[in-house]
Amino acid sequence: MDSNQTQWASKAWHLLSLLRAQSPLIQCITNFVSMDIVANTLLSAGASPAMIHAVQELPDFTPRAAALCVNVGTLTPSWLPAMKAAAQICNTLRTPWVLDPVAASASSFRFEACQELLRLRPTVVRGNASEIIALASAEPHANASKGADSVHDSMDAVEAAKLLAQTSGAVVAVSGATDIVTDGNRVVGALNGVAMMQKITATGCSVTALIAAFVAVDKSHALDATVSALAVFGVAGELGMKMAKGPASLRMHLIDALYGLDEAALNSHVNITSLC
Ligand SMILES: Nc1ncnc2c1ncn2[C@@H]1O[C@H](COP(=O)(O)OP(=O)(O)OP(=O)(O)O)[C@@H](O)[C@H]1O
Ligand SMILES: Cc1ncsc1CCO
Ligand SMILES: [Mg+2]
Repeated sequence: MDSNQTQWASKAWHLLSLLRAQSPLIQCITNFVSMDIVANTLLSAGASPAMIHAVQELPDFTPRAAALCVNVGTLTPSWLPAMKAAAQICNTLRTPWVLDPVAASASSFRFEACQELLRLRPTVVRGNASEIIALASAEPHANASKGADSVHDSMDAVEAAKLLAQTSGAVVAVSGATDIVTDGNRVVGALNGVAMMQKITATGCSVTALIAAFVAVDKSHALDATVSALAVFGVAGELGMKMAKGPASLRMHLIDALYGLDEAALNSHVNITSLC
């Protein structure tokens, strides 16, 4: 193992240990499909999730959160004001917040909502390749996706991710066979994970929430925290896959593996590489 890999593995372990020690409160305004797996992912990693989205509750609650995760998966007009208000509270308090632009190109309404949220300067944006390609382009339907699923490889989205990072000021992560993370300058790839993770709904939503938890414990290094979260989730997928018979049992074993992850497993599995 080269020294770079050793450093990444030790960074990922350090952040996971901090997360377990601090158990940061993560507010999630997320879609109906994902609520259960997102909350269970955060709990198994050591964070404390709360799915709170009524606009009336935000002034009391959002200031208590260590990070916010906003996910537009089942967006309706009534949810958007809460997403924006929570993001604004986070910005005022310098609390990190993370955006998951699910199916960004599905409709003009959703595309415009994502652009409005981007203008509120998320700390991190994590999407699949089709979502990031769509967001980086000017037109909502210029680059189709298949609803919530990607029709592109993550490596096809490297330039779009860099552009989106430069225009939005966010760290941008593209999930896929190689998870790509960029701040518009550095580009890092995390190669952990198994293809079967795509066959469980909302694993992408879950890793976005996990990124929020990692950024909560290392606010000043959002890129490193994002890479670490993606690698940790991917390693949990690899370990879980050893016991799984298909997507349903992988869902269970991935959550168990995340809960039980130790330093030795990260040292032997973390696979992160600099792409430029
Ligand atoms: N081909 C692959 N090989 C290994 N891991 C993968 C592969 N494709 C996706 N993953 C992993 O699966 C997880 C979910 O990524 P995916 O790109 O499927 O998200 P998504 O499309 O946003 O999912 P959802 O919208 O259902 O939440 C990530 O942790 C990613 O690294
Ligand atoms: C399937 C699906 N549809 C809207 S949100 C969601 C969960 C994965 O993003
Ligand atoms: Mg998604």
